[in-house]
Amino acid sequence: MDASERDFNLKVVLISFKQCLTDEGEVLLDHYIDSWKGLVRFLNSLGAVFSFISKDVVSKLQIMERLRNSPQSEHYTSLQSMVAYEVSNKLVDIDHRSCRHPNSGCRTVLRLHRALHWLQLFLEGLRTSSENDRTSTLCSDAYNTTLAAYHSWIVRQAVTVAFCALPSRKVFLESMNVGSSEQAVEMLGEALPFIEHVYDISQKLYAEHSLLDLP
Ligand SMILES: CCCCCCCC/C=C\CCCCCCCC(=O)N[C@@H](COP(=O)(O)O)[C@H](O)/C=C/CCCCCCCCCCCCC
Repeated sequence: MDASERDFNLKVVLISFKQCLTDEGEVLLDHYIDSWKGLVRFLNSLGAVFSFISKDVVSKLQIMERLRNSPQSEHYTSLQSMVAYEVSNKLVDIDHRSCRHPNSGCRTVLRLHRALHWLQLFLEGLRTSSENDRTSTLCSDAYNTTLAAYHSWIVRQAVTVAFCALPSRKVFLESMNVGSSEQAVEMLGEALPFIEHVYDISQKLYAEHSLLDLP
């Protein structure tokens, strides 16, 4: 195990959502992308059965990194500047019948934003569950309340199969690499408010610009 693997733990990843937010309530995209990269790393450690999920997230992160490295990068420093730029320059498919901007930043972040809601509910479920609760049930309850409505039948089936491969609650909490299951639960209580804050600000911003249903 090298130093980076030893130092990697889910607390670092979850707390990193705190850095996404400025005092003025802006969501910084570089930190947002980095937080997601940490989550993908954790997902990959759970096994190959989740690789179709991490591939999808990675492809969305690549779109965002391309925008951050493009000549328009200054407009992609925060979620707020991205929304202002893409909306005012008609770079998003507000009209549901058109699909002219499948790689817009707004559409791409919307998919991650919905997944952040799943993460929030799943972590809250994990935090408040008891020893004998099943991780797969917690995970699929959170999925059915959030992402499932946006996924095709085939994706929902694949996801359901993948959930069955999740380890037990105890093993899962210990795999976070933050100590005992009790310490992991405590850490979730510390980190969840940062994720909730990022989610709430993004949700409000997208709702104000009618961007919550981008095709
Ligand atoms: C203490 C526990 C911490 C858990 C940390 C887990 C790490 C989580 C990492 C990633 C979470 C999943 C992110 C899923 C993003 C899905 C984005 C999406 O909705 N994509 C669909 C729509 O995209 P477009 O086609 O419109 O471009 C795409 O069709 C779907 C692709 C398949 C993947 C969808 C799977 C979603 C499952 C969420 C549960 C993940 C289970 C992880 C188990 C811990």
